[in-house]
Amino acid sequence: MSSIENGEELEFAIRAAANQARLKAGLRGHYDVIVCGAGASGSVVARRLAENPDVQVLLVEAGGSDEAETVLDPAQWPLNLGSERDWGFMATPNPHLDGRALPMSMGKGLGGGSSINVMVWARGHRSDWDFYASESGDPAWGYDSVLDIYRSIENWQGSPDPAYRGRSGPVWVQPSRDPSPIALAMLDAAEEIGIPTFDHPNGAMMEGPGGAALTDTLVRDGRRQSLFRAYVHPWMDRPNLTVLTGTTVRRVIFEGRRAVGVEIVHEGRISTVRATLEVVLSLGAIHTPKLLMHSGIGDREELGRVGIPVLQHLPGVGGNLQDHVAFCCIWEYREPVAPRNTGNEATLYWKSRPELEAPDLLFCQVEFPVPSERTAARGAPSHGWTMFAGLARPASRGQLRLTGADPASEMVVDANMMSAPADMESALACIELCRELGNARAFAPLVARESLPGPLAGDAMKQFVRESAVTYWHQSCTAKMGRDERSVVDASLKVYGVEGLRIADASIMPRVATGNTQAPCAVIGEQAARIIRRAHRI
Ligand SMILES: Cc1cc2nc3c(=O)[nH]c(=O)nc-3n(C[C@H](O)[C@H](O)[C@H](O)COP(=O)(O)OP(=O)(O)OC[C@H]3O[C@@H](n4cnc5c(N)ncnc54)[C@H](O)[C@@H]3O)c2cc1C
Repeated sequence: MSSIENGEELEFAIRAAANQARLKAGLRGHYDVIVCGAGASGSVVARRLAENPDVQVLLVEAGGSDEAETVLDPAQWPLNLGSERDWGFMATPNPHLDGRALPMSMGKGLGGGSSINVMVWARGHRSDWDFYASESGDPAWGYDSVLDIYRSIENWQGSPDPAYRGRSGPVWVQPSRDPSPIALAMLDAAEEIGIPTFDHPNGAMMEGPGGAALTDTLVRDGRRQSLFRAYVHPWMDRPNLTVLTGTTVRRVIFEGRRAVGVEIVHEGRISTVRATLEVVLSLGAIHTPKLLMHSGIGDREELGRVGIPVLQHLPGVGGNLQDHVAFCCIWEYREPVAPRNTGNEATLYWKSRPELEAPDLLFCQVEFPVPSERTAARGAPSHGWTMFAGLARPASRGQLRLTGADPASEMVVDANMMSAPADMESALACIELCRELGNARAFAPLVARESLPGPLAGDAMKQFVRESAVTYWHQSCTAKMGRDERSVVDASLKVYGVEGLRIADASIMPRVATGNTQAPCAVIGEQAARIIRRAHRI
């Protein structure tokens, strides 16, 4: 970066900090729209609404700033796990995983998940979006419409492909630069076993049976470009966008059936802020349903169990919890190969059975060993690479439950992974494909041996599945969009049965998207902002 750019950036940082300090000092009692949660989707909603200078937007975030090397240096992402930037959810012990309780990290702080994640940009499959359109009954959620949104939000840095990729949007997307030889070996291995490779993973590859490509990442000039950085950061000097960190939303306040504001904990005190137009929940797939329930919206029996008065019976709140489960297969290097960029530079999608309409397996290569706490004991190497071999279309569904009426109480996260028998069949196919890939000739110059799982058969491989399973951190679908009795929001993301309340985050996915989830969350944010602007002519 030139010294002029450096100087401009410094000047902007000073101006933005002064503006935000002034806005916080003069915190208003009401805003036009209150966006709760500055994560992947909330950042998009807040920025798009604040583009209208006449609209006063309050963006409330429980966590803190994203100014930290562990956030901004792409290689340091693993250091955020278990830190103060992680909500640190734990799933309940799972009998389908041999009693293991999995950590379920989610981002806490500006950018939410997009500030601690692995920076992969993956759009989802054509069939995901067409499914969302059919579930919601609105073609605006269909693939063709969403493709336009993706083109408009990307600032794509790879070879031009105007049918799929845009170049003038806020989200800087680049292919992995100067990738590790192990990532290139993965593409060669894919071709060797008959899986096609693509110039990039976010176009034709996600319209058919799948394929392999170098990963697209949200990294610019060697720094993480979270969705907060892409959308809100450049707007921090605007007088109509207040970004309030260290502030926890406790519940939505209603007058009758209309959401009129939120109750927050700010500087240790409980207070309320009113919204003249709308409240938007973007707290992620665990805290959005939690907040709904603490505000009286949820399953009548579940609320009654802990003594929360029911405002609106919606039995689907907190149900339908989905996530991608991954099984970590590991190969030992002949000679250590240092990870490059984000340490995850190649990706692959494929089908476990030829008759499927879309890929149901998702593979991300990680350039260091990542055993589970159980499989580490089986002998993971000190130098090696891992395939995060995962189920892109899991059949299992989890459930969130309340532990008390107090908004400060924690949720029970019953992730229930691998409970559906079909998932074990897919997992075995997934690991088989993973081993075929990892043991292909293309890896031979770099790899000494397969460390995990090795050639296990029958029950032994099923036990490996149970011991190696981890989350891909794609928690979603707990306040799904749709039209059945388990749906929580309609096609316009409005919560059923009340007014003035919408949800914009991973909770609304009717089914988890086929790939990594932050790009779909950006689209959900864009859709929400468009809908709100249209609804209020703002
Ligand atoms: C370790 C990790 C790695 C991942 N890797 C990838 C990847 O490489 N690519 C990818 O596409 N996806 C990845 N994901 C998933 C992706 O980041 C998430 O799907 C995405 O961030 C979800 O967006 P969201 O808007 O639903 O919620 P979030 O981004 O989680 O945002 C929710 C926000 O709300 C805030 N909040 C919650 N409760 C409250 C409250 N009561 N009051 C105020 N604020 C609150 C949170 O602090 C957070 O900032 C990863 C996630 C993790 C955790």
